[in-house]
Amino acid sequence: MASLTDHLSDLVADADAVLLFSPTSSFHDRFEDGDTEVVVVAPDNDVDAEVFVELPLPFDNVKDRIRFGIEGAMDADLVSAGDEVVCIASVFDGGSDAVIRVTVDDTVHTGIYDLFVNSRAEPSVIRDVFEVAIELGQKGQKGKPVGALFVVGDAGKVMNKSRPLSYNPFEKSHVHVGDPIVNVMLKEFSRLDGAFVVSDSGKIVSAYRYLEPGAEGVDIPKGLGARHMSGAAITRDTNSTSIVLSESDGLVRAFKAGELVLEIDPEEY
Ligand SMILES: Nc1ncnc2c1ncn2[C@@H]1O[C@H](COP(=O)(O)OP(=O)(O)OP(=O)(O)O)[C@@H](O)[C@H]1O
Ligand SMILES: [Mn+2]
Repeated sequence: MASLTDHLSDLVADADAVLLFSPTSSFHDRFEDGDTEVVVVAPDNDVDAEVFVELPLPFDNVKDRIRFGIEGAMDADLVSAGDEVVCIASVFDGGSDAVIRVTVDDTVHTGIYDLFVNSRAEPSVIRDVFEVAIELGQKGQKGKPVGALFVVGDAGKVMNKSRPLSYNPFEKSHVHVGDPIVNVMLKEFSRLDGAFVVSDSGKIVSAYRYLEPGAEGVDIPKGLGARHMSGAAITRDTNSTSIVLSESDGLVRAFKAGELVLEIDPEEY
């Protein structure tokens, strides 16, 4: 078994930080007196960790979980590019069963952590809308590229700063993003003009909205058109987050407080 133990010590050698993902108290206690920095990454700080990074969602996918943990730790200046971190996580249900070594680099830092944690809408709602946008970007609508604009959170104010382009197919319905049927509907309606408005809790308030925010002084990258400009500007006038899929370059972008906070190529996601 010597080679196994050797491999394990290689994995943890010279680590700059240890990230414990949702550890039990007793497991966390074992790290108390070590000399490597210990960061607990979990939905809640149940273990009273000194250094804690909130995981906005449990994330079944371990790679996503680790990516979010590292990005959250970067946002809190706990780790930075070039650091070697050791992540201890649970992949199956049996407690901390995995050790994963990661070299932190700037490409891990997409802005998505901030988007999930610091938006007014619930993190799961942001995730669900984000996933619809990514899927639409990957598959398009019947093979053709489509664009889409989702304005998430602070829906009352967003409705006040916009007007209908046509009848609202979601008028009397009580449907929520994340529901598979609804995701199909959103993709179907993405051919239509205007924006989707989604509430903090994920209710689809409207499709076909023409946004009329004040766009003066909104500074977004040159080359982006009216969809992106209105999507960005509405997040300055209201407490919403916009998630925009571009029909012309295929990228998914997010805007908060009038600024671009995330840019992702769906093909690479
Ligand atoms: N103020 C607005 N509110 C809601 N939707 C809008 C608004 N302005 C434009 N759109 C939508 O965006 C679509 C594309 O517009 P435009 O090409 O100017 O945007 P863009 O930022 O270049 O987006 P893309 O990269 O997808 O082309 C329009 O057909 C319309 O559906
Ligand atoms: Mn365009």
